[in-house]
Amino acid sequence: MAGEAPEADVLVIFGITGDLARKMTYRALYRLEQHGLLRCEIVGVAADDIGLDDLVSRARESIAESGTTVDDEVFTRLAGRLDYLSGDVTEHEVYRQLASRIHRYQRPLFYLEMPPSLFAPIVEQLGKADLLTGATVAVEKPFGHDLDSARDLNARLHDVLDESQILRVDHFLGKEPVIELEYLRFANLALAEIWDRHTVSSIQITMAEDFGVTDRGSFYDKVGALRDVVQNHLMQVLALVAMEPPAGDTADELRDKKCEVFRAMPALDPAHCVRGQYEGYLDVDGVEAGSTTETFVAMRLEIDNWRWSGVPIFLRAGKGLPERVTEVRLLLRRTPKLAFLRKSTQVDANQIVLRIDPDPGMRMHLTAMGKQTWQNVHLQTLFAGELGEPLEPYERLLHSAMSGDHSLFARQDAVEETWRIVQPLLDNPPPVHTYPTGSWGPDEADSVVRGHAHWQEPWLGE
Ligand SMILES: NC(=O)C1=CN([C@@H]2O[C@H](COP(=O)(O)OP(=O)(O)OC[C@H]3O[C@@H](n4cnc5c(N)ncnc54)[C@H](OP(=O)(O)O)[C@@H]3O)[C@@H](O)[C@H]2O)C=CC1
Ligand SMILES: O=C1O[C@H](COP(=O)(O)O)[C@@H](O)[C@H](O)[C@H]1O
Repeated sequence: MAGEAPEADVLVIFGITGDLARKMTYRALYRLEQHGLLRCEIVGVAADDIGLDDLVSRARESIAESGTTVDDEVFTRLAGRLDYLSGDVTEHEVYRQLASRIHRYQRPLFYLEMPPSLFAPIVEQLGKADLLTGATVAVEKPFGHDLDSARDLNARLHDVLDESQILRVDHFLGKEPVIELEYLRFANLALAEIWDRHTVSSIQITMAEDFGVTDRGSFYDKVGALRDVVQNHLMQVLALVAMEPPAGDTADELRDKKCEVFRAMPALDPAHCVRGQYEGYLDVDGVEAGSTTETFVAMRLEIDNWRWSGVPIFLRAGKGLPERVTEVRLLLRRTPKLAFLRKSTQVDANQIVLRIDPDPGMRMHLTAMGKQTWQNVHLQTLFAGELGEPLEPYERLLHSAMSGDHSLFARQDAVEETWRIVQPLLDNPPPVHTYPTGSWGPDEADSVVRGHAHWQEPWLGE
């Protein structure tokens, strides 16, 4: 889907001195340079009054800190592309200077990795400075903090930009196994033919993290697990799990199908949700005394359409859990009793698991008769071994944004739909239950799956 929009001829990164840049952006740029995928100048913008040399040193340090061995030749090429502009982005002067630096380019990509309250003001200032003609603007998460604020932000961006100029970044959409979903599902009849309510009895999506909120207490406490990873990342994954095949190869044909899934989903019923908070969360720096922010959430979702009606979707996400693992699991219906056996019997239902993190892969749980007893056996593939090492999410997303491929970015209608779905839980959050760190969340989470297969232990190890 590359090339739907023309390739960017300059990349302007607002927030180049921030935490995300340090952890992800420099490394992604370095890897793009290494793979010969970077072709333009890069202008970083931030408040810090530092010189270009300082910025270049920070870039090098950040890349090394991320565990990459820095190749001097590659880094020198990257450094040669960098420029830096310091100033307060709420003031016009920055944009005047930016205009004079990038006036010779026609197709700038502005990437906003800034405090979200500045997304709209920056775009408005870019508009006033007449910098938006031919431009694309990529904005980081979060896109709003509820349905109303997401609508407001969309409205403000649309005052100066066409939707085709806006890229909403969700790094899960840059993960190889998430992208692979579309291909695996529709290129394999063996999967395509069973991927519906006739064969699937329920779906479980788990995103478990075996660490807490670390030094992000003041950020996380205003957000919680629902806003942090469910409304965005896991909903985007669910759309790819559940959508119909796109009718063509454009970004919008794909995004139409994803959005149809959301439109078929009733808003969450808080009675089908459980919130949890790991023990010790209240002691984290930046967390408010007595905070009821959830670090774990489990819920039941529905997709009320021809393919999925009657198939419950159980989703759980949390920090302070025993493992770091993100997976999608389809639990299939049981076979009829096996009458050809001396004692007719029913066996475990099959399951299909897509592991997103770590070590992405796919696994099918089957049942076999070994030594006169039923045994679970697995058919599985680990993608890295079979398909090679993929691009990293931010590397892929930056490359897609620069090369004009919008298919890996969330569209306005989908973002608003996902806020609509989670809004009742924001309005009427159920009580928060504490859970010990290293457990699978509060015991109450079992009530979410009552009447269906219990929460499955995720696929761990090889
Ligand atoms: N950090 C992370 O792990 C992740 C962050 N994100 C998103 O990325 C975005 C940025 O987050 P993060 O990097 O953590 O934030 P930081 O607070 O670390 O960095 C913010 C950046 O914005 C700049 N900035 C802030 N105010 C101004 C201003 N008035 N004028 C000019 N520059 C300004 C800062 O410049 P200076 O340093 O010079 O003051 C800095 O470069 C957010 O939307 C966040 O949600 C998304 C995923 C993960
Ligand atoms: O956006 C976020 O994602 C990370 C998890 O992403 P991953 O790619 O490392 O699995 C999560 O830890 C963080 O809280 C959230 O803001």
